[in-house]
Amino acid sequence: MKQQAILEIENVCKSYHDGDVTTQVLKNVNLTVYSGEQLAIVGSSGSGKSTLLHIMGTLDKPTSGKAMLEGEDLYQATAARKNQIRNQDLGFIYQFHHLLPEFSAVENVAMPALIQGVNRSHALEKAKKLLVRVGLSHRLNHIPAELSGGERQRVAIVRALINSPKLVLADEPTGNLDAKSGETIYQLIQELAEQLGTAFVVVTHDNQLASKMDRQLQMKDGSLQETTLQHNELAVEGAN
Ligand SMILES: Nc1ncnc2c1ncn2[C@@H]1O[C@H](COP(=O)(O)OP(=O)(O)OP(=O)(O)O)[C@@H](O)[C@H]1O
Repeated sequence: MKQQAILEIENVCKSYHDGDVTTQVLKNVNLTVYSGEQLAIVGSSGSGKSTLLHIMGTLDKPTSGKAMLEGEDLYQATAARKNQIRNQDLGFIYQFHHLLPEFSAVENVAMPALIQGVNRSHALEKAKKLLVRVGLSHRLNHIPAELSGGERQRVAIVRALINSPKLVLADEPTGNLDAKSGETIYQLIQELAEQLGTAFVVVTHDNQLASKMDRQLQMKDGSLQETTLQHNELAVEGAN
């Protein structure tokens, strides 16, 4: 089967300026992510992994270079179009969950579908199914303050999946999870990648998770390098 490119990153550079000091975080990064592909990005703390993920998700602008989603240049898009892309085509899982504090778990998960105009009962039903899938059937109506860190993380993960995005960008998705919950999340990733062709780019220090992805890339000196590192070697990078 011919692989379809979902995301193309071309010669992306990113520098930060602080007075006279310029820090070049990304140096000519090139990457193509294909439909249904699971990609892990590893690398030491401060190497630029989150910066790249933000550029992929239209949340930060490259200093130069291009990011294209299914051929559409993300940085030529209007603000309205970027909002639409973020809600419809991309799913975000952050290190800090960014759940809405006054809404229940099921309402938080349903929110991106409601924003997209899905009928309320339909959206809530879909949200409920996803929460059950990650072992939260007993927490549907709890607000984030009543959930543990790991439970909040699972809510945030399935919220990113409700609109069946083409690409999910995840920053440390299993950071707060025990091994069993981490495995459930991995299985969900696997299932969606296979069934819906959802692509996943996962920034992680979790060597278990990284080694299960289709491809592992290492961020080093501002560039991405294919790596064949296995469990133990990745663990060195995971010392963060
Ligand atoms: N807004 C900013 N202004 C200046 N420097 C920044 C800014 N954002 C990030 N940086 C710097 O860019 C570098 C890369 O940061 P980034 O968050 O992408 O690293 P990371 O690989 O995701 O790290 P970690 O694994 O610790 O999350 C760091 O040195 C950081 O201090």
